[in-house]
Amino acid sequence: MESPSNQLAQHFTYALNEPSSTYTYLLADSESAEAVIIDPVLETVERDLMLVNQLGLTLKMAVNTHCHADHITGSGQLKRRVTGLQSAISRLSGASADLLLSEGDTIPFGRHVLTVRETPGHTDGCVTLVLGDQSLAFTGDTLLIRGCGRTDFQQGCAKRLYDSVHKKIFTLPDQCLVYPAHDYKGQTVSTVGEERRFNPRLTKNLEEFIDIMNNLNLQKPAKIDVAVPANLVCGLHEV
Ligand SMILES: N[C@@H](CCC(=O)N[C@@H](CSS)C(=O)NCC(=O)O)C(=O)O
Repeated sequence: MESPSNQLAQHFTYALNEPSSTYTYLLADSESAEAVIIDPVLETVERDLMLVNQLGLTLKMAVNTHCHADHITGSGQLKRRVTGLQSAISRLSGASADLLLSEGDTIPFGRHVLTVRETPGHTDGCVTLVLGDQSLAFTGDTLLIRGCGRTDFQQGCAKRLYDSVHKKIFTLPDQCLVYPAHDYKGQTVSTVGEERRFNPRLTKNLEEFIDIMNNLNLQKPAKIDVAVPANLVCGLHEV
């Protein structure tokens, strides 16, 4: 008897969008071919649809882990192209979508399910999506590999992010794979156990963490002024 994650593995893939270093994930049930896409990017919708068609998948849901500030989501364009596709984002994001997600909600696809964990801090509406057997977690911008999302805009709060990671992600099994929404060094996957031990920010105490986050001195994302309004309607903005 295969474990749920083995049955899923045949159709689990991810791909990078170069300018924003965003990872988009495509998950599918190998039996029913029902699929979910996580954090699609407008510029890579054609690429994603080609893969969906090549694999013979039925794309049911486009889930955004939060209202991104650095790129426009592909969920609006996907809805225009795929009959029956629904968009989703957290209720706390303040964005509109077909499905507004809250803590504990589930997103089923075939025999599988993603469970929503609210993980605010980078933004108010950030969520982490955990596969039913807790073998995989899609952490959005909450937990990055050896890093985390910035907390200096969009209702960001270092203390909330610290609490989210420690209470909602570091409580997952050590071997749970961590798939972030971005990586700026080309790293693709980590584990909860690795990040709990080696994440240079989140291994610190709260006070030290807040100090690190207050001194990142990052530039504002280049596309923030167009991306946020578009993402507040999940990519169904006027073009
Ligand atoms: N230069 C990029 C934006 C880079 C950035 O700010 N990344 C965010 C996630 S996207 S809002 C972040 O949280 N980074 C954390 C870090 O430690 O780098 C652009 O112009 O788009």
